[in-house]
Amino acid sequence: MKTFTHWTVPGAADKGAAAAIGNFDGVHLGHQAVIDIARAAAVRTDAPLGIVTFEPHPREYFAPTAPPFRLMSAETKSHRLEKLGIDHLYQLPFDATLAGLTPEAFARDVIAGGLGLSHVVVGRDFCFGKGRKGTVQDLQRCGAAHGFDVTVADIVATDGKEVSSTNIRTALAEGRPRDAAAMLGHWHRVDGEVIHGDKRGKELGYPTANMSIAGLHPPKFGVYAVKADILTGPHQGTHDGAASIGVRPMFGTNVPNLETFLFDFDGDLYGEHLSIALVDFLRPEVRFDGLDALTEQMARDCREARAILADIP
Ligand SMILES: Cc1cc2nc3c(=O)[nH]c(=O)nc-3n(C[C@H](O)[C@H](O)[C@H](O)COP(=O)(O)O)c2cc1C
Ligand SMILES: Nc1ncnc2c1ncn2[C@@H]1O[C@H](COP(=O)(O)OP(=O)(O)O)[C@@H](O)[C@H]1O
Repeated sequence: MKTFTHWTVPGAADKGAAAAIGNFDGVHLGHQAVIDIARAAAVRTDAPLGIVTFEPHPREYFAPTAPPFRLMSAETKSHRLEKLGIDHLYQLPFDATLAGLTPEAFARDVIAGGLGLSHVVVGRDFCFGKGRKGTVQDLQRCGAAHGFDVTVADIVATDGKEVSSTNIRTALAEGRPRDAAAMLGHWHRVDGEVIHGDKRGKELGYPTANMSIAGLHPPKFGVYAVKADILTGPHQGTHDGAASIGVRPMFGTNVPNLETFLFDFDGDLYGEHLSIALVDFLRPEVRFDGLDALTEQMARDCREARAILADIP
């Protein structure tokens, strides 16, 4: 996958792609449907398959101090898109210039002139240009004027409910990871590097691989049954586990993180990349009356998690 970080693509050879446009936060089933339409157009016309997305996310640009809402980092999103077979990722820098383009200027100078796209695919609710004024009908008019085809994809629903990044965030915030997974088409995952913690886990008999969740939408704080993929280093593989997301009220920290105890594993994971899939929410975080009460509960959590995960491939 070739990544472009500007909206003028220099080489003529890289132009002509059929591309899906959007934020693609979570790369959920609705996004995958849009990408599949772009893929069919790319195959039909022997063009590269592209994704046009914005970085930072426009919401981060307009409200930099708002609480984190992203379902995945830019890096994780790019890995996921690469796995879907995308040829060209146009990661457009969302800045004052881009945000200030009228819908007409965005279509003319970015889609047609800068990126030279032959075909664009968007969801029915797509808005574009300054003040989000441009509708899909405007995009179709611009396409006719500037020489690119436009396909508008229907919104996908699961269980009668619209698939959207917002609905996925709500499911995660309410401790319903299985509902989030139904909309994503895969488990919600937190990816990242294992960092050092307070070195308490080993003492308690439950070493936990700690990961930052800074910049990400926090799922409901509490304990989860998880599938943990070790992606790098000598211990690569998948383990079931029990993970805690939150601020550890027992120990009074205030920076939320994700800590995973991997079952049937012993090894050094510092600096390695893990991908933690949230399968079930077991219980909220608690401030126990002493460490024995905590470790007894952790033993029960692990038993419960093992039983749940045994049925999941
Ligand atoms: C299955 C599991 C359940 C946990 N439950 C709680 C809890 O209810 N309250 C809490 O304060 N911390 C909880 N924790 C977090 C532990 O307190 C934390 O893993 C321990 O302090 C080790 O921290 P360290 O990795 O920074 O050394 C839990 C951790 C795991 C793996
Ligand atoms: N089964 C396991 N699950 C998670 N981490 C493990 C396991 N076995 C060994 N480790 C190692 O132990 C570290 C966690 O130990 P811990 O005492 O909690 O330290 P820290 O506070 O730095 O997280 C992990 O980062 C990993 O390198």
